[in-house]
Amino acid sequence: MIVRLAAWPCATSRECAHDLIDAPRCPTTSRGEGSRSGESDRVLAVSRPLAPGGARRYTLRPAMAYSVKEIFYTLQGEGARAGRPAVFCRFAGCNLWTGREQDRARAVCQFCDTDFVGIDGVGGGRFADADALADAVASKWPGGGAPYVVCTGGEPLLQLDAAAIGALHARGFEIAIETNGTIEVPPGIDWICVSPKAGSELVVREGHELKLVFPQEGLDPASLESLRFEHFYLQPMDDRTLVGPGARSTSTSTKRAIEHCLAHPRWSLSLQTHKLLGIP
Ligand SMILES: Nc1nc2[nH]cc(C(=O)O)c2c(=O)[nH]1
Ligand code: SF4
Ligand SMILES: [Mg+2]
Repeated sequence: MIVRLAAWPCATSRECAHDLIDAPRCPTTSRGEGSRSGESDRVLAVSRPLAPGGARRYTLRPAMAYSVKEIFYTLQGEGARAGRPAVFCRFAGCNLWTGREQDRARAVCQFCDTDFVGIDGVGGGRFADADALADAVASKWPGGGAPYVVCTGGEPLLQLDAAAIGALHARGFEIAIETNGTIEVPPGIDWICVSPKAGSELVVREGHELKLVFPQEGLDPASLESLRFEHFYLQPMDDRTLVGPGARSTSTSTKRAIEHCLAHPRWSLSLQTHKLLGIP
């Protein structure tokens, strides 16, 4: 096995959450030398802040595991496949926010509604290898139907690699991802949902569905309409700002998304139906 050292360029930045997960790239900036194309180049070392005198120190770790916040079985709540039973595998860590509230105001992405820090959720943990991860996912599927896993996060592409994709396929799963689109998608993913974030570089410019959390200052839906996606969705930002009294009230974001879809029919509305239904 080739041992590579991962030296994240940002290793001295106090804003980066290097201790939150093992990852080939810095989970905050997405920069790093490690690649995860397979067993042979797994990252065995993680850079640490510069030692006194300026020499970079490395800490040896065992072969990289997958850090997963939670694994649960529910209905896909969003987008074109809303209503479909799915195992959700929520990977820990994101490259656009540390996940710490004290960092939110200076993060690239500031409206996150998800706790993706750590491995302490239901079904979460640190899985030593791809088979252990895929076994944990498969254990949630009730049997029958078409096994479907949605890899989300955080940013799943910080960790989801060829080995994990192969292990999930070997167990009969169709694999979907919910990604922020800043990291190239490895081959083999069956359903790609990209949710672009203002202020980040969009590198994934084709896929199955584009799901824009709306509105986002500095990200005009029109600027995305030429990308190669089968579906274009606006999903109202979860601003929890209720307009008017009672359960039938509609948030400002939802009203604006409805108006935008009606005026620009290229876009359809995606609601977070799991939140409306009170399911995970
Ligand atoms: N039911 C359900 N559907 C979802 N679709 C995307 C989700 C996500 O958090 O990425 C999500 C989620 O957390 N729950
Ligand atoms: S919304 Fe997505 S991109 Fe933004 S911080 Fe949360 S997981 Fe990361
Ligand atoms: Mg969610």
